Amino acid sequence: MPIKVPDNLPAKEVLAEENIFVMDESVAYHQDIRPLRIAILNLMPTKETTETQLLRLIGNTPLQVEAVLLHPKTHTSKNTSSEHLEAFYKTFDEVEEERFDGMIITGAPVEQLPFEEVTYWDELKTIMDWTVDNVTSTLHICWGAQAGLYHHFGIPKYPLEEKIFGVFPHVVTKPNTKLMRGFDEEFYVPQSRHTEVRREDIDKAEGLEVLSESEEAGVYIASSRQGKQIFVTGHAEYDPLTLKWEYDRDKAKGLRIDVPKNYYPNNDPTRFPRSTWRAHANLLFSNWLNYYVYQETPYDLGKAQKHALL
Ligand SMILES: CC(=O)SCCNC(=O)CCNC(=O)[C@H](O)C(C)(C)COP(=O)(O)OP(=O)(O)OC[C@H]1O[C@@H](n2cnc3c(N)ncnc32)[C@H](O)[C@@H]1OP(=O)(O)O
Ligand SMILES: N[C@@H](CCO)C(=O)O
Repeated sequence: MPIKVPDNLPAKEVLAEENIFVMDESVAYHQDIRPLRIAILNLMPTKETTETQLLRLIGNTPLQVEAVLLHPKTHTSKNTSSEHLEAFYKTFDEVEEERFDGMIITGAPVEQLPFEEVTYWDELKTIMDWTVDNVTSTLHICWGAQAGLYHHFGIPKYPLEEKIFGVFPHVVTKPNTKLMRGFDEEFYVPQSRHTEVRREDIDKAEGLEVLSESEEAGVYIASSRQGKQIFVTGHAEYDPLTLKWEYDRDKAKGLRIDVPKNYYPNNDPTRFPRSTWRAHANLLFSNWLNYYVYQETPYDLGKAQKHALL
């Protein structure tokens, strides 16, 4: 949350230089507060796990959040029960007349297919187009980020020779970006992908910039100029044991899979893994909710977002 200070306090300038968010009394006085409406388009097969991971992160701020769970209507889920979806989820046609302060579009294990072969691709394109005018800021994760970069900016994904699998050091490449406020110069993020997007394609695209990357794992976060669309290739939301679960799953299936990097002590999979990314995961989501959603969204959501950033 911003610090509210008297309008002319000298510390304001010093803190602003340090990238601390300071708000004038006069601005604070005029800020109205209401719960934020965040839609989560959950494309993961393991929906209950992902719900818990994302809600844990968006729940860790002083802001009240009303979460609306969505699943694609044009896809029949194999791994999540219809009872669960009926009880807790809506489909896009039920909310398309509504507006949201924020939206999260998750990953999905379909990255090795062309986008056009994904059963719900047409529906997802419709939803992604709708976000432009009806959501203040949309955060896309992993395959969701690849899909958003492809649909909105024509950026392709490329197959990797080896799955990027493990917890990798990342750096901030655009200092003083609000999304990366408070981040250490080097921080860790889980990555678990067979495909990648490339920095050279993002650099060529009008209106996009890379905010963070990793020498080994490539682009981590790209953003449209004012943060209306955020694309995150890694899985900051993963639980401490998610990579272990994926590793054990693939070993049990007899698939060729390396031990996830920088995860087990001494890279020894018989030992208990260590979580080294939790603090930055919380910071990423609270920065997004604060600076890109709460500070930007209109108090009256009914008045649409035609003005909004891109
Ligand atoms: C790159 C990223 O975004 S990473 C994020 C993805 N990560 C994960 O999903 C991790 C957790 N998932 C898993 O471990 C596995 O997918 C499992 C264990 C749940 C299921 O694995 P499998 O039995 O090998 O695959 P399965 O045949 O169930 O397909 C996996 C999913 O892809 C979906 N899928 C497969 N082909 C298509 C297609 N053409 N279009 C749309 N979805 C498809 C399946 O329907 C299923 O999703 P659903 O449960 O929502 O219906
Ligand atoms: N993180 C995913 C990658 C597959 O798209 C998994 O290992 O299941």
